[in-house]
Amino acid sequence: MKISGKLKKFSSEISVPSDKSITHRLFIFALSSKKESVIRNPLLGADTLSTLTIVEQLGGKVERQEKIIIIKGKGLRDFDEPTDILNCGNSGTTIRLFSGLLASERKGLFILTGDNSLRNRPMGRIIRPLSIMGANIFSRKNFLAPLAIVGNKSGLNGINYEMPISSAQLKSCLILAGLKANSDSIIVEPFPSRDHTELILSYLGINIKKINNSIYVYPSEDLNPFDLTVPGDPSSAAFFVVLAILIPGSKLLVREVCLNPLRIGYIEVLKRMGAKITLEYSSFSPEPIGNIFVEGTEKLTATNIFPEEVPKIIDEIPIISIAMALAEGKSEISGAFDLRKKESDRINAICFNLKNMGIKVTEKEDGFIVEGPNEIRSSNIKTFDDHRIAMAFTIAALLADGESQIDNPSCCSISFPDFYDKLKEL
Ligand SMILES: O=C(O)C1=C[C@@H](OP(=O)(O)O)[C@@H](O)[C@H](O)C1
Ligand SMILES: C=C(OP(=O)(O)O)C(=O)O
Repeated sequence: MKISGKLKKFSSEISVPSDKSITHRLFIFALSSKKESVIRNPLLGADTLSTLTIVEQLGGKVERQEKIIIIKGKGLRDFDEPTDILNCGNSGTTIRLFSGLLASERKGLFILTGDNSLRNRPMGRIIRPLSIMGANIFSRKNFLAPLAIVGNKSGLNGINYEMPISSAQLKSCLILAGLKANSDSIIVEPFPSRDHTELILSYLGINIKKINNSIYVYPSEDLNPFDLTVPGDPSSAAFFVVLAILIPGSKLLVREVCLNPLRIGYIEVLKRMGAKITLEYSSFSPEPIGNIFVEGTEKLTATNIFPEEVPKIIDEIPIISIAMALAEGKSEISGAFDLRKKESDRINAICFNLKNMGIKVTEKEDGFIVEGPNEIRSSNIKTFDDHRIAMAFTIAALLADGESQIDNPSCCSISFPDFYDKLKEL
């Protein structure tokens, strides 16, 4: 696909697709209740559809209406043994959260796998603690999927575990396993990561406590059913927010987005760089929601990102790198090694595409350094079949000096199926 550069200033009001992380969790929580739950405005992207299919394979009864999914679940235990493998597609969240939920089953065989990218992502981070809890969980060599889980008839023990990395997927995997364990668990994360699992479970009446970086989980009964609306995805909003900031004179309003503080770290980063962004909160339960208002900025200045900030911006680093390319001075990101373990090696993918666009960038093992300001040159964008790389560099291409090409724009369907239509709305 071709992308023209030199996009002119715009003034627009948009909504973005619903939040991917929250949709995954609501589908899984609905399965964990025996009654009927209603999920309004879920994201129906490729990743969350993988989760929904697995919910059905495990015995959830799913009714699809326009913009609404109704699920009559199975309760927290005794899922149907699936008659086939559970295909998690491209989705790390799906495989890691279901592993926690299924490792604590008392019977059944569950095989979890995914596409080529997912089969190369690290699963040792979940296999090690789940095995300590007593799970029968097996993998290919080097802790790679497919994973095979065989129910443990005596159930799992709780765990007191210091996570070696900040990861909301690992934390959520252990919380789900802990809810079905025979004793209490304490899970400690180095720096806070997104907390949708804790917030929504607590809203549903589950006894789960968070004190500093420790999460206390207690054995639980089936979840209560719910009727919840999924807000807009701040990670999807980030592409449009950065685009508006980088074109002086532009104005953009993004409506009804999840404003959970652990998801909008990128807004703090951009403000530090001099961006004009205002948040207008409209509701708070179970997640803060509101509008984001952005104005184009004449001049941005460089900023540094340290390890403790990384979990709050983990999915936005590709788009933040574009803002850094146009900012004045040297920006450095450190402590982001885990970015190499996403749908692609995102550190390498970012540096490869920035260089191709004529931007001064130095790759480091755990991040990169960008020296700006740069003029963006049109180029052949390589997506590495990674949705966030595709969207971040489409934004860069819109700001470039001429026409660019992108190799696989369709990978955006993982999290933002109508990304290119939304761009046209501007
Ligand atoms: O829990 C989640 O919904 C997610 C957690 C993050 O992954 P990690 O837990 O691997 O950091 C993030 O990158 C991913 O897009 C979604
Ligand atoms: C890393 C991502 O998702 P997942 O880990 O669920 O594949 C993402 O959406 O950027």
